Amino acid sequence: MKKTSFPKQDIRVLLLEGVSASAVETFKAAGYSQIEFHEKSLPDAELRRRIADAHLVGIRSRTQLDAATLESAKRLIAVGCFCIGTNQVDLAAAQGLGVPVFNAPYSNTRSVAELVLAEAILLMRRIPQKNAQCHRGGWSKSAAGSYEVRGKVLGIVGYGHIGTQVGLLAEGLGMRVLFHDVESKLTLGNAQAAAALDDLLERADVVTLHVPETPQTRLMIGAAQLARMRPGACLINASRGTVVDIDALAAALRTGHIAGAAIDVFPVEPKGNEDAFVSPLVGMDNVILTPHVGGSTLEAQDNIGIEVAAKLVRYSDNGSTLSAVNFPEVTLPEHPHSRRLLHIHRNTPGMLSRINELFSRENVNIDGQYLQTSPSIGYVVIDVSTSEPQAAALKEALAQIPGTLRTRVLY
Ligand SMILES: NC(=O)C1=CN([C@@H]2O[C@H](COP(=O)(O)OP(=O)(O)OC[C@H]3O[C@@H](n4cnc5c(N)ncnc54)[C@H](O)[C@@H]3O)[C@@H](O)[C@H]2O)C=CC1
Ligand SMILES: O=C(O)C(=O)COP(=O)(O)O
Repeated sequence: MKKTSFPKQDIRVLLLEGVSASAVETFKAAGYSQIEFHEKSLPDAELRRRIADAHLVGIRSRTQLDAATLESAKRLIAVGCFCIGTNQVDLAAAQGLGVPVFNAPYSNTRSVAELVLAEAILLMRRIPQKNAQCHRGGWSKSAAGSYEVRGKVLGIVGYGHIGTQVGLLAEGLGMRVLFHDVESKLTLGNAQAAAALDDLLERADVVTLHVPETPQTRLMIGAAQLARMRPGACLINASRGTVVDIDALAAALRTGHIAGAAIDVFPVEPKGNEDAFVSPLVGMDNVILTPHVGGSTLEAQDNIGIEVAAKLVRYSDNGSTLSAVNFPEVTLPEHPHSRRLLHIHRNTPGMLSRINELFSRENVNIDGQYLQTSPSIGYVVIDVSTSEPQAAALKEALAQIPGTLRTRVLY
């Protein structure tokens, strides 16, 4: 790996929300030494203070990086979400600032799928209420209302990475799988696509939600959808708290129309383990409540730590945006004798010719170049044969091109 122009020991890494130690190890192994680690998310004012000097920031699902916070992070190079969801980051604002955002799209899917499957079994057996009764000294040995999952219908809303794994595991237990997705999906195993969400709700014994947080999924399960579910059916939500109208769910659980629920994510979640958890579902025996731990296994966290830290290191060291969620994907092999410049710009006509004119005017040979664009921005990595001082001068000249968002000399 080449020596970077901006010394690695000056790059500040801010890691929040107790990301795995494997992330810290990955940064250290890559030569980064300024690593600030926090066990939990920070209050807004402190977040703005800490992020002001940070070059690389790592968060999980709790930390909100809105446009104002991102704008206050003047040195920010890239953001890593050490999780799947990226709804907590204003991705468009980050893009407009020339900041790529990375995540770990697969590392915790199995953990969520296993938890969901276990919950489906526990709910169908009415174990949450029996467990609560026993803890209170009660004893109600009865088969009433208890069912095997074998032969029952599992309705999966959002048939993506997690939804498909849940479906395959459920089939292994003999469940019949029905799914609903907005995209047309390859069906795995013996799963069947439902005609529509309502169709799934009307047929499933257990409904499990695996959609991302978007304007379309906000409150997609409200009073009307709960009413469509079969009497005595169960609901599992390990996606995002905004997807379910939690008051409507509490009401449906009280009437018994919904027999049980397992909820891992909430519209409002505590910032840290010291803060109180408040929810209309607290105290209901037929509800499994978990503190957003669907993806919290040691295996998943360890893998996520390595995966996301490696993506941040790769971007910082060689400019690769491969698998960024809000950025054109660019990766260029190293040219052994070249210097590398990065240019992030608004996607306007003639930008590449203006960039290349500059190099031809200065009589600098381009050894390699890779441009990718999204509708609003372009990202070009340029390897050139030039001296260190000339590379610095070229960077300044590139920065003057109208529409430039960011420019860096990497090495
Ligand atoms: N509880 C936890 O700890 C965890 C929660 N999650 C949540 O689970 C979500 C899903 O994760 P993945 O399966 O990896 O995502 P994914 O992107 O692979 O799958 C999501 C699926 O939902 C579908 N979808 C989107 N909008 C929809 C709509 N309005 N109606 C129906 N389907 C819709 C998509 O087409 C896609 O197939 C994440 O976005 C995250 O919010 C993820 C990991 C851990
Ligand atoms: O991966 C996700 O999207 C999750 O919801 C897990 O979030 P966490 O890292 O546990 O805060």
